[in-house]
Amino acid sequence: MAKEVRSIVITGNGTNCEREVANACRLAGAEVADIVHIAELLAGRVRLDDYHFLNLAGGFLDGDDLGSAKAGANRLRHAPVKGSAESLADQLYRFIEAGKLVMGVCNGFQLMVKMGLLPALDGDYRSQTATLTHNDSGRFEDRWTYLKVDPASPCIYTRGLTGIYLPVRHGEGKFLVREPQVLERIEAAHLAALKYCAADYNAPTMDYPLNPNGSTNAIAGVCDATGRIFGLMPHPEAYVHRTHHPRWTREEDLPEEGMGLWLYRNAVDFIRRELL
Ligand SMILES: NC(=O)CC[C@H](N)C(=O)O
Repeated sequence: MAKEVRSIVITGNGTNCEREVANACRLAGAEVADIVHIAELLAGRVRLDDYHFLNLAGGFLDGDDLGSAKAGANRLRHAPVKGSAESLADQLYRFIEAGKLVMGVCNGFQLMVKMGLLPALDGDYRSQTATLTHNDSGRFEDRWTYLKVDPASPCIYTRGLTGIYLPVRHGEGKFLVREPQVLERIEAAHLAALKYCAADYNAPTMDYPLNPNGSTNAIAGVCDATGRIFGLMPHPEAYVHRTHHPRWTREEDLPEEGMGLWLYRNAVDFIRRELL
C-alpha cells in the first residue's frame, strides 16, 4: 500500500450521506475517499483490506423496516463474498483486528450497535448488547445539539476536544442497553465519548430538546475500548464549513472550518501516525 490514507464509505440499500462523508474524509487530509456500493464488496471486486478507515454513512437502510439498520446488520453479518470462502463480516473483523478505524454516523451507528461492533465489551464485536430505538418524542428529530466530550474516553476521534455542536436527524436515536451492567461498564471505561448537553457544555442532560431522543445517560456517541471503533447519532460530516452553521449569517467570528471536521482530522492523523 502506498503511503496514503485510504478511506472507504459504504453506500447502497438506502444510505444518503455518503458524499458528505467522503468530502469530510478528503477535507481532513485523506488521499483516498472511495464511495463503494455494498454490492461491489459482496461481489468481491473491492476489499476492505485495501483501506484504513471504514465509514458507515447515515440514511435509511432498507427503509428502517424491522427497526433502523436491523436488516442491514444481518446482511453485513451473514452475506458471503462471491468467489471467496469469506463473508464480508470476516473482512470486517480482520479490519478491526489490524488496528484500523471504523466510524458509523447515525444509521451507520445503528448498524454498528445492532451488529455488536459497539460497545464490544471484552473485545467481543459479534454480540449485540445495546440498541438504538425510537425517540421519546415519538417523532423524527431534526435539530442542532451540543455535545460534551468525555476527556477520559479512549476515543481517538474526540481527542483534544471538549465540546462539539452538531446536527441530528433521526427517528431512532435513543441508546438503550440490554442489561444495567452494560451501562455500568460503558461508563466505567469512558466509552460514551459524547453526551448531549446544554450550550455551556457543562453537564450531560436528559432535558428535551437538548437531549433530542431521551437517550440513556444522555449518550450520543460510543466507542470500543481501543477508541478506534466509534459511532454517533449526530452528523459530523454535516458541519465541516462555516456556512453549515445554522446561524452563520448572524454569528460573527465563526471559524472557517466546522467542528465536525475535527473528528475526521483526528482519525486521519491517527492513521498517518500509527498505520502508515
Ligand atoms: N439520518 C439518519 O441516518 C437516520 C437514521 C434512521 N433512518 C433514523 O431515522 O433513525
